[in-house]
Amino acid sequence: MEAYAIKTDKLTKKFGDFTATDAITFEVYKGEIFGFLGANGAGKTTAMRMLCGLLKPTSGKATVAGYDVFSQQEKIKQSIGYMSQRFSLYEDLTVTENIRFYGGIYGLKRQALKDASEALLQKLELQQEAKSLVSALPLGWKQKLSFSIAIIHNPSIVFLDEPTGGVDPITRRQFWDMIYEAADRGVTVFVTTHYMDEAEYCNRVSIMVDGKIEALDTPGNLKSRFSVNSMNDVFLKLARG
Ligand SMILES: Nc1ncnc2c1ncn2[C@@H]1O[C@H](COP(=O)(O)OP(=O)(O)OP(=O)(O)O)[C@@H](O)[C@H]1O
Repeated sequence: MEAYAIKTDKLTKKFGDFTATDAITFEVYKGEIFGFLGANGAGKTTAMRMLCGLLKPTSGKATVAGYDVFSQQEKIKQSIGYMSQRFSLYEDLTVTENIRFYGGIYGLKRQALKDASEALLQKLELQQEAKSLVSALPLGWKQKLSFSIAIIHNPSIVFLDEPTGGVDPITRRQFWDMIYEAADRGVTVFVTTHYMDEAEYCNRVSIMVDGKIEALDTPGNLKSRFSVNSMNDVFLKLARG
């Protein structure tokens, strides 16, 4: 059986003459928490959109959940969950309505959706808020809800694009407990973040600079390679030259 959830070979995206993602080659193991780091504009979102089947690459190769990013984009979309930076819950719908809406889009049938919805509310202890508008929830709760919805259809891979922006460290830590739980169940987690404490929580991280992957290893190995004590210092050495 294929050991990789994601495999790329010189994957490239050009916008006109500008190369946003420049021949990136890497693999992500099944069940791994893989951190995808880089400064603003390094090309992370572009790469992630190609891997999610949302943007056609210019050249190179990649498979996600065993499906080809050029020819099997619909299959990829059915196999993954995706949580964007501005997680796309509808503020003017209730918690339950959001769960039903996205569960429906992800293809859950009526009973499966009802069961998944109840389980989700119970797990997040949001039963009291089931009929509240999402706009009334604190940011941290919205993020947890958004993540739970992104995996409601049991995808094999979930893509998280800066999922914890703007919340306090305790809420971020709770969010990461949810990520670990998903990974323990075998879900592969592909996550971009600007928080270097979160990079330490990943099994392996890659660091992108100007469209290229400049380093890829475990946080421990990267720190020893650069003779520094934190991922923050690794990042500064690489991303800031
Ligand atoms: N549709 C587009 N047309 C032209 N240039 C684009 C397009 N999308 C992205 N870019 C450019 O590609 C580069 C990489 O952008 P991308 O959004 O992938 O970076 P990023 O690493 O995700 O940054 P951030 O951390 O700010 O989200 C940037 O210079 C951006 O301006």
